[in-house]
Amino acid sequence: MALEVPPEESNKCVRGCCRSAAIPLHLPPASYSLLSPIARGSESTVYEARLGDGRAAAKKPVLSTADDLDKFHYQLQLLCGLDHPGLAKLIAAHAKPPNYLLFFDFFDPPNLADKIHVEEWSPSVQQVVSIATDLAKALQYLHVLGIVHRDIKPANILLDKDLHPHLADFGLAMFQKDIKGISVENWKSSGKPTGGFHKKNMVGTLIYMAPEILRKDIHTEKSDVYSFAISIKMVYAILLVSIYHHFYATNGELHGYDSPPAMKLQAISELLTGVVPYTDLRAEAQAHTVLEMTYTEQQLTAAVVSQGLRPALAFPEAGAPPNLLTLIQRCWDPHPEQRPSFEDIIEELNIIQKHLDAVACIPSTASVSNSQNGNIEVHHYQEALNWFNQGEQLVKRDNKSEHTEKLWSGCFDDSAEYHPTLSWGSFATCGRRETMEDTHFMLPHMSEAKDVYAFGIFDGHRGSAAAEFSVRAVPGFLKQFCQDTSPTDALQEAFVRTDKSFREELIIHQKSKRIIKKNWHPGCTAVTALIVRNKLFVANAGDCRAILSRAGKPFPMTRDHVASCPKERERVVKAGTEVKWQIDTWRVGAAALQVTRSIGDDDLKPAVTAQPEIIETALSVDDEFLVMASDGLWDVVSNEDVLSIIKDTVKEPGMCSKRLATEAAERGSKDNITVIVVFLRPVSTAERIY
Ligand SMILES: Nc1ncnc2c1ncn2[C@@H]1O[C@H](COP(=O)(O)OP(=O)(O)OP(=O)(O)O)[C@@H](O)[C@H]1O
Ligand SMILES: [Mn+2]
Ligand SMILES: [Mn+2]
Repeated sequence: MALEVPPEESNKCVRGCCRSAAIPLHLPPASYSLLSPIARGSESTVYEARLGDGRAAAKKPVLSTADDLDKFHYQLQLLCGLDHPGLAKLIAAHAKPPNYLLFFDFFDPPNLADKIHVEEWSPSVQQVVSIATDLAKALQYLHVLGIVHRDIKPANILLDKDLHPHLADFGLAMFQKDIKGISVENWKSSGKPTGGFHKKNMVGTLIYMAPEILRKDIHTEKSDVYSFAISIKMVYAILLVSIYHHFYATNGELHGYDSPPAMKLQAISELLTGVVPYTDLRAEAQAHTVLEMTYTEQQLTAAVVSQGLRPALAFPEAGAPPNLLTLIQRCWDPHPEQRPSFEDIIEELNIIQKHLDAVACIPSTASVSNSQNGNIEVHHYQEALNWFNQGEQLVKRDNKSEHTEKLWSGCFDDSAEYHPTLSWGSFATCGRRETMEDTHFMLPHMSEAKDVYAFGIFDGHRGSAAAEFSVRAVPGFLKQFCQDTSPTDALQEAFVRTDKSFREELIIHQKSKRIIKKNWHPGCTAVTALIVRNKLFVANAGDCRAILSRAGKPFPMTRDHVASCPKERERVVKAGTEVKWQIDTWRVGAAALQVTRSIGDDDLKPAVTAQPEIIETALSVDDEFLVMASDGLWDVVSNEDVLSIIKDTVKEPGMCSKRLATEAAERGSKDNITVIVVFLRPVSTAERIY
């Protein structure tokens, strides 16, 4: 976008303290317009904005005191001097009354925090190292200029479409020399210590603060190093867990490892539900999360400062490069002077990167070898056995066009009378089982179009491989098919293609000996809901279930595909597979499966089909919420009970999901339980308060 910059002498803020040759400092009001707010903080609101003929993010600070105004000018001066690809770039400003605004390059949501905690993204080791390297370069640039950022956390890291990070939010950034100038007393009484300590969501930011900051010492560039380490660890957490989990799920039995203790799995499932983990390193063998120990903010502060509490790092056996773990540990050393500089960090990351590249070149058969005593050793960095990644890679490979703006726009007339207002949340627990074989996804930002949402649950059996693969492949395919097909066809294709690809992938890995288990036929049931404007589509294969609360009554959006259903039984038999009454119920084939449709289960194809049954409905004011869950819930809680439980729970979808799962566990469900609750009407603030 071509923004005109006035000559430098006249391009300065109202006070004359901020100048720039490249960035216009008081845009004429006609050249921009503020669109919808993206985020509202206690000190500012960020809007999506139009600027000239392009898009921008406009940050409008709350300026209530003279001090706030001084800070605005300080921030603007600082921003005018910055230009680095790893920073969210200031492109314009309006620096005179009545509207003080900062305009930045726009980055599509989600930011890194939402990517991890809402989308539950689990990046590969390569992606983690690449993000860490880019971020380290941006911070090195700032530190060379003598600037400390003071608020590094995933919510302040924006991602472009290639997943390169761009550091944003210079609200607390300062020149180191200016910080030294302020006496500790002075600074404390200024009432706004670093890192959003005084903001509402204290723990969210608190965990990124270095011990010296918690002790109210002065922030140095080494405090940024600490926050950087915690942030990278947060990005990495999910990856470590998925490998760890997968490692046991697929190799545990084979290599004679013990199953992971239930307690660790509890911690894992909390990670997978996006709860920020804080594990006690003092008792390495017994990992406790903050939630279990019910830390208060003060206790957490005390533990970080005086007892060296840090988030748990995975064990190298879990597939994490040991030198990356060591680097993270050095970065969060309690003594700031012991932490490496960003120059050292970049150098170290480059070495790790080279190592990863070298490992990636080893042919696949070499990653499993026989050691002397006949046991099979599994090498580190076993990306190939991560089924999440397999599912994700598959769709990436196939995906030529990334054009999702027009998403199904042809299928609906835009004058659709009713527009549901959505809020969503989920909860997943392995319950009494030793391993977690359920997976789920929530895709609220499916496209530029704001009114297309997708949610899915996959309940694995005979291992978690199919569920892990599908949770990435199905949403990937949906994005890919949204162009020229109807939503129904897209769902259908997504299920069928995921099934086919998974079974092909399994054969490839069996041939290459990456999977050594003989006669292993993992599968999963699947339910996926797609909301396009006022239309709801639910595709189901198996015994997960989705119900609507419609005019106060349960309205089923799925039918259970189990062998005890006569129609399904008939279909399976016709397709040539035996159904027998065994022990307590009807079961399919030699594998004695209870479900009659699924993804995977290659020993039972084609009878146990992946063809989903799709139910479609138009949403109206009568529709209050949608509940989707794996059979772990429905086995013990009826549709009616689900509605009445939500009725007397605070109207917050995450809480409702957790409440339902807890209820199911209390009623004796022996299975993994995953619940997604989507409210379809605005929930009044009063109902949300707890
Ligand atoms: N350039 C941008 N493009 C897209 N989204 C942005 C941009 N800048 C900020 N946002 C979004 O707005 C959120 C808040 O922005 P920012 O951190 O700058 O505001 P803040 O008021 O300082 O928030 P806090 O201090 O609570 O972290 C970010 O987490 C991000 O999701
Ligand atoms: Mn921020
Ligand atoms: Mn901020």
